[in-house]
Amino acid sequence: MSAPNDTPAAWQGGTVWLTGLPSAGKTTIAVGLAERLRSGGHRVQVLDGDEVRAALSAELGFSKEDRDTNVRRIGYVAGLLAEHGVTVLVPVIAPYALSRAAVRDLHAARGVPYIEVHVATPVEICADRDVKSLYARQAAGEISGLTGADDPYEVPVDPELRVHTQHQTVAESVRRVSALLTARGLS
Ligand SMILES: Nc1ncnc2c1ncn2[C@@H]1O[C@H](COP(=O)(O)OS(=O)(=O)O)[C@@H](OP(=O)(O)O)[C@H]1O
Ligand SMILES: Nc1ncnc2c1ncn2[C@@H]1O[C@H](COP(=O)(O)OP(=O)(O)O)[C@@H](O)[C@H]1O
Repeated sequence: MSAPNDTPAAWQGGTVWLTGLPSAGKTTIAVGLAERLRSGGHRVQVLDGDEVRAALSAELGFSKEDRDTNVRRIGYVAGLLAEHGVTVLVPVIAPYALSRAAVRDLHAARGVPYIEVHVATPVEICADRDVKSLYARQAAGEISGLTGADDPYEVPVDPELRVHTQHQTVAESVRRVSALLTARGLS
């Protein structure tokens, strides 16, 4: 891959993992941030949970073990891309601390920047937004094992950033993550 002519030859790549409950705002922030970074000349890849599951992890469900495998696979791909100058945005729940730590360690071992953003929207707000009607379906007994409802979410203890979307516009949330990337030399 070569950089566009009017941009620096090699941006520093890195992975930004947006972890949080369903409907927290992970995808919305990733898409807004991707647009902003691309307009600044960065090469950006969004590894969206649903899309990557279909392509890489179609056989996996939502057990602890399957989520762990899913997160580690995505982390591996993100690390490869980031190593080659891509800014990788990962809006994936990643509910378990251990698998998040494994992804962080993998990046550290490769010397690739890694930023964890906790999209810390409270479950009541997420359930109210319910973008994909998952909370309603869980409440109606149609599905079970929904993160934040009847499945665990281990809150990140020490993320690089916590975003409280219930108090912000989408643009504000995107700006906060973007500011962190700038502070870390990634944009
Ligand atoms: N039981 C259950 N729990 C959580 N999420 C569910 C479930 N069933 C389907 N979905 C949909 O799948 C998306 C989550 O996939 P992820 O790959 O991000 O999850 S994980 O990190 O492997 O836990 C998630 O996407 P987001 O809403 O964008 O987070 C859901 O749309
Ligand atoms: N500050 C904010 N940041 C991100 N999303 C927000 C914010 N405020 C409201 N929202 C809304 O919350 C919803 C989040 O949905 P989505 O991004 O698909 O969540 P997730 O990917 O975490 O499941 C969208 O409808 C979005 O417009």
